[in-house]
Amino acid sequence: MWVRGGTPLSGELRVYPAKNSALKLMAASLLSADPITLLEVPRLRDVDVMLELLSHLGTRYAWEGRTLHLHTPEITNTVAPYELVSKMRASFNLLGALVARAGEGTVPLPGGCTFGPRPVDQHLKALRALGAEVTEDSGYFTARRVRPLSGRVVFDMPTLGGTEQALLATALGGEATLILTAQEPEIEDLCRFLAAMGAEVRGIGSSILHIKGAKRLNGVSYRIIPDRVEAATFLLAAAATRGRITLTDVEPLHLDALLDKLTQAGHRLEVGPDWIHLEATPDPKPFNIEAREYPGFVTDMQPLAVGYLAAAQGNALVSDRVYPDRFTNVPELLRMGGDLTLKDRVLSINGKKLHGATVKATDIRAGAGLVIAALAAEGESRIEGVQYLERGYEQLPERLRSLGAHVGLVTDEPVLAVAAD
Ligand SMILES: CC(=O)N[C@H]1[C@@H](OP(=O)(O)OP(=O)(O)OC[C@H]2O[C@@H](n3ccc(=O)[nH]c3=O)[C@H](O)[C@@H]2O)O[C@H](CO)[C@@H](O)[C@@H]1O
Ligand SMILES: C=C(OP(=O)(O)O)C(=O)O
Repeated sequence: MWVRGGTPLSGELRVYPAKNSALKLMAASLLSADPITLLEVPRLRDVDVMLELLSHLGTRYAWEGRTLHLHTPEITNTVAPYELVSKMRASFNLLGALVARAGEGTVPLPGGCTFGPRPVDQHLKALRALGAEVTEDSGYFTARRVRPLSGRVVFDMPTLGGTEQALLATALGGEATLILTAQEPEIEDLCRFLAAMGAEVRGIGSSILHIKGAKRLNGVSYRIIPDRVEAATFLLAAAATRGRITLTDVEPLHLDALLDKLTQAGHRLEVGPDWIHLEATPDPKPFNIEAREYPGFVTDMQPLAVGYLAAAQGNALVSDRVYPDRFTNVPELLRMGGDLTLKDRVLSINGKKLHGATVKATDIRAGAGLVIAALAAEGESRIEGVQYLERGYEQLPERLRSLGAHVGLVTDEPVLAVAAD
């Protein structure tokens, strides 16, 4: 992707539904033999991968515009193939859904963004605590239901995927008390989805969840929550370019920690029930970040904020309690003239005017952080690894262009090549 920086973003943009919720609701669709309809599903690479996985397991699907119809009359295969599972983390949640619906499932260790160790021990701990037999063979995990899945799961730390695994495993005929669950909005969305299908879920939004599964889960038509990380990306891009933006179809409550930082920086914010307006200050103050679990400043927004802070003024300190090594875009920001020093897992940023450069995205949010920095930089940048951005952002160049940015895919825009000549 090429980006010619320096233009303040300006305009209105609709936020699309959350990738990380859509993927888990798609996995949950395996729990019912009835048709499931997901409204307004983001058209992303990860969604396509999950559809391939579901098809392999027995799901028939059809798109109607952005509405996705899913139907799994029966599970025809209980093994998820490595080629697909290795493409993203969310695929590991198929294990819980398969064991609940088919009594057995086999899923290899998942792939996904690599920014330090991402173990699955809590997923396995949860399944075992619920009475499943879990075995491992050459990187493939098999879970078997030998009795109805039920019990208490005490997580060692709040884990999004681990909590989702336990919810999926018990929603069909099981029962569980889950302690120290993740409280991320995607968990709440999955709980509400399962409740709409007929499961009983108490404690939604808290760190202790009680789930009583139904013997049979019914089909539903469901609207996914807005993507808070996408919203954060556009807000930070507008702030970095000293622009103004109105986001619609957004849930401001999911963005409290970021909105607080942006206000602290001096940007003017107005917030409505489902919209946010940001007018950037020409003279922003820096802010420090300690990324942590929701409702704290979430780790997925941390690399975005690093892109913003690198191109802003002043000194900032950034650390990440969830993924302490999630600083994969730092070496790339140095290529753009950034002044960033990483020591003992604390990133020290001396914000300054950046210049364009050829840089590489190595994961979704690191890549998006580079886009933010490139939009604020002087001159042209080329961001390689666009396939990572496409995992998590729908039509990113087109939507940035609608806000006045000069960006495009290298394949369909000769501008950078001409400029480089
Ligand atoms: C597809 C998806 O939804 N991905 C999100 C999900 O990933 P994911 O669900 O993988 O992240 P978790 O919430 O599970 O991870 C939180 C912390 O728990 C640790 N942990 C997790 C599971 C486990 O079995 N053992 C263990 O030690 C992790 O290393 C990490 O330090 O939540 C992350 C944290 O909000 C986000 O960055 C990802 O974008
Ligand atoms: C880290 C992410 O995805 P995954 O967990 O699939 O790597 C993400 O969406 O930012």
